[in-house]
Amino acid sequence: MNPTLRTGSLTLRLLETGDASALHRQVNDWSVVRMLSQLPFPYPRELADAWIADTRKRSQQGDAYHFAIMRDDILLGCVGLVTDHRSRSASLGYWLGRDHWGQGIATQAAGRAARWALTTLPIDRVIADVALDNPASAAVLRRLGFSETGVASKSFLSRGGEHPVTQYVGTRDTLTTSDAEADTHDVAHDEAPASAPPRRTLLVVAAALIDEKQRVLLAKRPEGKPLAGLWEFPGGKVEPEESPEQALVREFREELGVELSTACTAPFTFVSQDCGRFHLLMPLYLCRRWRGTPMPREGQELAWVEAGRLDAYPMPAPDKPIIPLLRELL
Ligand SMILES: Nc1nc2c([nH]c(=O)n2[C@H]2C[C@H](O)[C@@H](COP(=O)(O)OP(=O)(O)OP(=O)(O)O)O2)c(=O)[nH]1
Repeated sequence: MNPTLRTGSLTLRLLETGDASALHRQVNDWSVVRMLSQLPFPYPRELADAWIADTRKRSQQGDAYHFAIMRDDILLGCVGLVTDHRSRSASLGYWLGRDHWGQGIATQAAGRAARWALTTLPIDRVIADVALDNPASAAVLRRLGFSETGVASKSFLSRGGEHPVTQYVGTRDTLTTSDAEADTHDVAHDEAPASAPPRRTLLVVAAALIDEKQRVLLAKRPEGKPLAGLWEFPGGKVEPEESPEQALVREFREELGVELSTACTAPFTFVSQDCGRFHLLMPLYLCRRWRGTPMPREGQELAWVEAGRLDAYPMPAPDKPIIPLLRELL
């Protein structure tokens, strides 16, 4: 896998051999290195070459992904994820050259990488730790929706000896889309600002397509959308001039290339839930007849799931009460 991720004016791409001198220039700075546990100071140039070669090997093996944070072809810093397959987690680390601090770059890059990992890698959690005397980095994690899990002690090569770190965890449910990233991904419009009273009701329609083997079609929310990586019933927002049924027909055509007829879609149940920044009202229809084969037209992953296995697919919280109803029906 050779992912390239974009967010705002930044591009995150895997480190390349040619990055060694730029990386060395930025990281061989006491103010940067003292916050990174595994780097010595001074940081010899040869270590940059060896480190990049190692990261390339590990990304081929699917163990770790270390991205260069690039803007206008200039390397600003790095963000990396090291996976632990056994605990289904990835540990997140990031640093920026001193000239690039204070501009929201770390939040944007770390958020993009963490959400990509939760969508793409076989993990359920992203973990991170931050030196106790690094409040700027802790603020980045909190802004992204990470929560504190405890304090531990960790050995820092650059400073010598053990130093206290605060540990954090983020999951698909807690990691929010940062404002900077929302600007570029058109995802902010379904969520009013937290302070805007009264909270608006968001009308979303969805349908459970059921095939002849009694399996239900689920779609994985793609990267860049809120709740990325969670499985949902296909559907989407009802536009102002549409009926819910018209919206359903449009969404299935756009997202899956499937033609539904309103005569074959039966109202089944609905969800009405406070989702924080909006109130979700989601009628769910059942549909056993349609035209065409569902295709992932928006890059989403699709799965036909037997009723008994629906629990194995993490879904947004409002969907959870629907699962027992479907199981009973099927
Ligand atoms: N389609 C769908 N949305 C769900 C489900 N459960 C749930 O909480 N939602 C929420 C997630 C989103 O906040 C909202 C759907 O918005 P969306 O952004 O996916 O809608 P859309 O397809 O119109 O997206 P877009 O074109 O505006 O990007 O409803 C579900 O099972 N299906």
